[in-house]
Amino acid sequence: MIIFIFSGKFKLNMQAVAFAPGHITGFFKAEVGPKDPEHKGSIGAGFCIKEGVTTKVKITSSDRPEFKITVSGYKSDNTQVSEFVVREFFKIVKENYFLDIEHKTTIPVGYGLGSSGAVALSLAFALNKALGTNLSRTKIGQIAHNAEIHCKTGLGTVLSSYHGGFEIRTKHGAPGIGSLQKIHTDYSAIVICFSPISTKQFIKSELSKINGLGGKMVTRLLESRDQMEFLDMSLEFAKYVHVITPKMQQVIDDLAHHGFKSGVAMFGETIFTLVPKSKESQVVRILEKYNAMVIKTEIDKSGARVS
Ligand SMILES: Nc1ncnc2c1ncn2[C@@H]1O[C@H](COP(=O)(O)OP(=O)(O)O)[C@@H](O)[C@H]1O
Ligand SMILES: CC(C)(COP(=O)(O)O)[C@@H](O)C(=O)O
Repeated sequence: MIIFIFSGKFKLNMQAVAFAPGHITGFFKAEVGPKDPEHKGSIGAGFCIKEGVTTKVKITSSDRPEFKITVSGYKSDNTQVSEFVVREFFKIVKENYFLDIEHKTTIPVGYGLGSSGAVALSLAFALNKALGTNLSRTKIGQIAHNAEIHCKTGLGTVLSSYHGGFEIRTKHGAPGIGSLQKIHTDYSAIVICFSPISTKQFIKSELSKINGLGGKMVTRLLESRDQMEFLDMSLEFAKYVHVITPKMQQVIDDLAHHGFKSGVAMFGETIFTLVPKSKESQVVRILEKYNAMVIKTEIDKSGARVS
């Protein structure tokens, strides 16, 4: 049963659930020059996965703006991205509510699978529905994008997770400003995660050193639109940004020995491959012997949505 409360100009729904897919970036070029967060972002290429973050929001009245965030599934060291989104919605509604927020995540945090972007987007969609703020999809996407930019946890992830699919990001910025082209795909993604890398640390210290190659790769991929070439480029990009550890190299060589190309997820000690369904179990068997998390998933083609 849905209970509605009429409060001021907003029609509260009390409770809402939204999902946003995780996302893997194979290579990118950061665009952090513009002053306003909506115009910051990245171009690059990657794809959304069916694993991601589901966020449930329950609203009750309160005498001051309050919230509680609980996380189930893979845990996070902090909730700053969610807090940013909550603050933005409190500015819009003005009345006082207690927000009970629950993030359920099926992607590990910090491995380049876009958990921060998926947290921000799923929460923004759920809050908009539950609070009845009736924002446009674009505006919801922009709040989530700004959260990522503010917290330095991502640049182009929200734009990609918002749209879904396998994408080439051709213009940087938040949803409504940035743009992308989708490539049709039937591949499954198999991912192996060793250790996390903080996107914030990378953006703060390394970004200025790595901005030459990603833009050229976008141009090349727009011509070929070939997902196997995308994997080659991702590997080339990872070498260029010096993120390949000996463990990762071992997996890359092992997969290559069996005839599979691989890419590196920005930013994590994470290798992924794209294979037809018929090859999934062979690849999983190859990766199982490593003492690491293996995720077998498909491409999410729909993007962020209210459930
Ligand atoms: N389940 C979650 N609940 C709350 N915040 C989360 C969750 N998952 C990720 N985050 C936010 O995202 C940050 C990690 O972002 P980042 O280093 O970019 O990792 P990833 O590569 O997984 O996106 C965390 O420090 C936290 O602020
Ligand atoms: C690569 C990254 C800057 C971070 O991605 P993640 O670590 O998954 O949050 C991404 O947002 C992008 O712009 O492509």
